[in-house]
Parts: sequence; C-alpha cells; structure tokens
Amino acid sequence: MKTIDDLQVGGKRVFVRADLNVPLDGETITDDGRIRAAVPTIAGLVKSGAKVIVASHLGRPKGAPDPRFSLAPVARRLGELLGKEVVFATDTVGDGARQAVAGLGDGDVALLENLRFNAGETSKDDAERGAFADQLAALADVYVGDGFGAVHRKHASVYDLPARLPHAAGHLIASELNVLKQLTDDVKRPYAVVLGGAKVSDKLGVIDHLLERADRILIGGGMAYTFLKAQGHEIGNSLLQEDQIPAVQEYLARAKERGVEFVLPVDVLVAAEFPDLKTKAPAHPQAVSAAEMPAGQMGLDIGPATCELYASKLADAATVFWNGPMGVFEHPDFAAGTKAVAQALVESPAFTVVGGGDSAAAVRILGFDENAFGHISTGGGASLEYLEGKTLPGLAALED
Ligand SMILES: Nc1ncnc2c1ncn2[C@@H]1O[C@H](COP(=O)(O)OP(=O)(O)OP(=O)(O)O)[C@@H](O)[C@H]1O
Ligand SMILES: O=C(O)[C@H](O)COP(=O)(O)O
Repeated sequence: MKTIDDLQVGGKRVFVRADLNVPLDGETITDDGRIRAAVPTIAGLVKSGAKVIVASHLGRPKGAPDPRFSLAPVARRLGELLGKEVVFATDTVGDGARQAVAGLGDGDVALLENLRFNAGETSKDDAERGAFADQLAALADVYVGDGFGAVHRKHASVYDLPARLPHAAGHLIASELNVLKQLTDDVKRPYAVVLGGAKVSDKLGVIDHLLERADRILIGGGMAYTFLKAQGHEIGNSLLQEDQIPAVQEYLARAKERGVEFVLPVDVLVAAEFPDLKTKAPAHPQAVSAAEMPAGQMGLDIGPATCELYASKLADAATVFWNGPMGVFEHPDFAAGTKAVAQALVESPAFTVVGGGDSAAAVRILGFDENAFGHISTGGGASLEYLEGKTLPGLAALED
C-alpha cells in the first residue's frame, strides 16, 4: 500500500476521504477527536502545496440533503484546528463543490458537504455507486484514503473512487494499522478484551474470532444481557439479541473448552425505564445481582461489584483492547461502569487500545487524558472487523 509520502501532490487537486463523523448536539460538536485525527494528513498536504478537497459522511442521512447532518459545523472546527480558512461547499458534486474546488489555490482547503446526501454513496448497486464515484473523481487528480472509521464500508468514496485515481493511504490509516497489527501479529499476553456498547448484533461476531486469540473476555454494556439470558437469568426489559442466544451459548461452551476466561457481570444497575439523556433527570438506579434482575426493569450499567471484578481482571493484563461503553454513560447515573474500566486501563501497565467512536468519545467526555491510553482508535466497527481478519473494502482499494 502506497502512503501519502509516495505521492507528488504539489499543485494537484487531492481528494482526502476522511471520517469526520463526530457526535453533535444541534450544531455543537460534543467530541472533536475524529477531526483532530484527520489534521496531520490535511496539514501535510497544505504544506506540500496541494489543493486539498476533504470529504466525509456524518450520521446516516437517507441519500438526500438533511440539514441535521450538515458538515458545516465540522468545516468551522477544522478551520480552527488548521489555523486557516476551510471553504465549505454547499453540496458534494454539484455547482457548489465545483466552484469551491475551482477557487482553490495551492495549499488551500475545501470541505465538501456530507457524502451521504447522495444515494450513490452507500448504494448496494455497483453501477449507481460507480456513477457517483465518477462525479467525485472529476473533482480531483489524486486520492488519499484516510477515513479509518469507515474503511469497513463498501461505499463509493471509500471503495470505488480510489480505483479511478492515483491513490495512497494517509497518516491516520497508516498509524491505526501500525497499532492494530500489534493485536493481530505478536500480541503480549495475557491479552484481555472488554466488549460493551449497544450495537450488539454487529459485535457478537467478533467473539468467534477472539476465542482463538484472547486469554480473557469481559462483557458489559448492552451486550451483557444476551449472555445473562443465555445462562437462564431473568433480564427484564434489558437490551436483548434473542436470535443470538444459541451462538452465545456456543461461545460460552467453547471458551470453557479452550481455557479462555469469560467474565460476565455479577451485578448490574437497573431502572424502570431508559434515562432521559437531554434533561439528565435522576433515574434512581438500583444495584441488583445479575442473577436476580427484577422483571420489568432495565439493565443500564454494570454494578459496583462488577466494576471491582473487572478492574482486577485488567490489572495483570499485558494487552487490553476495549470496545463499547459498559453502560449508558451519557447519563451520570450510569457512567460509573465505563469510568471504572477506563480508570483500570489508565492504571494498568498493559498496552491499552480503545476502539470506537462512542468509546473514544466516552473516555474524553468522562474527563480522562487520552495520552494515558496506548492508543485511541477512531474506528469502532472498522477496528473490530480488522481484528476479525476480514478484508476491509477501503483498505483493499488502496492496495496496488
Ligand atoms: N445497557 C445498555 N443498554 C442500552 N444502551 C447501552 C447500554 N450500555 C451501553 N449502551 C449504549 O451504547 C452506546 C455505544 O455503543 P456502540 O456500540 O455504538 O459503541 P462504539 O463501538 O464505541 O461506537 P461505534 O461502533 O459507533 O464506533 C452508548 O450510546 C451507550 O449509551
Ligand atoms: O461511526 C462509525 O463507526 C463510522 O463513522 C462509520 O459510520 P456508519 O456505521 O454509519 O457507517
């Protein structure tokens, strides 16, 4: 795979596919980690005198313009971080984009509007995606793939566009792969993996692979309840992936056979309903045994005994990979589990990797110093699929 250093970019129009999909509260960016991670590549291109065209998706709009998902606030923040004007194009491949690109001098930067305002970006139809990629290709001379968080998506700007232009990987992709390779090639043991979060169906599959790799797997977040149910426990109204129960039972049996330690919550925090994340009104949580969750209640965080248990299981690990918050950390009543795991990682001498948009944001929003972790990956789904050994479309497309 060529890197950006192999390209001659001076005076050329360089299309940078970044992942600037940041959490927004209205027009306020609540965590700018992904924008900061994109800066080294963009700043390097500016320094080399390229005409830089940055593009990204934000959220999941339905293939048409939707102001809630505009990248305008991101353009402002990117400009602040670069210390220079970022011209914002009001569309992605229309007059706005063409004019913005035509007006670029050497070392200037434009950000296109959300790629997903165009149905072609995410289409399953090769021809429709290809037609959109042709329109994007007309804007640029060279392609730099740097949106690590989106490389697992077979989308026009990630997969089809690099085939149409000279291409290379940017600094973020290169540094993410450098770190994640250490978890696939020569991982230092004991290797512990902590999994949580809400995208349960996306993430259960990775356990299949981890059973061959990890020494210890700790489960929290919304994922834990499918495991507790599979063990025959009552889980009230907690998040459940019912169709995955047989798979989960098979994972538990295989873990036993292979001597992989599988650690599940021993207690959880429950409440009668999902908390209000806007008002943050007190949710009156109750700590209960994981084996005795009351019917009608919902598990929303790991409990205090589990926090201690998980901290002890992480204390002597040599490598830790963590994806997915332990609870609904956005509400103060259910942030303790995520804080406890983050604290355990900070105190551990292990090489620690935190992967995932929400997990990385949680660590920063809860006030942890990101430098206290070995690596904070900008990719959640992307890093998990990479660890699974899957071929990622956005990486395959950058190979020669
Ligand atoms: N018990 C629970 N019930 C419901 N939601 C939960 C629970 N525990 C955690 N969550 C939610 O999980 C969400 C994060 O999960 P997600 O799987 O998206 O994490 P991520 O991998 O870091 O992000 P991404 O995959 O988007 O990069 C948070 O918004 C949190 O509120
Ligand atoms: O947040 C992410 O994981 C990436 O930006 C990809 O977004 P997606 O899951 O909407 O494709």
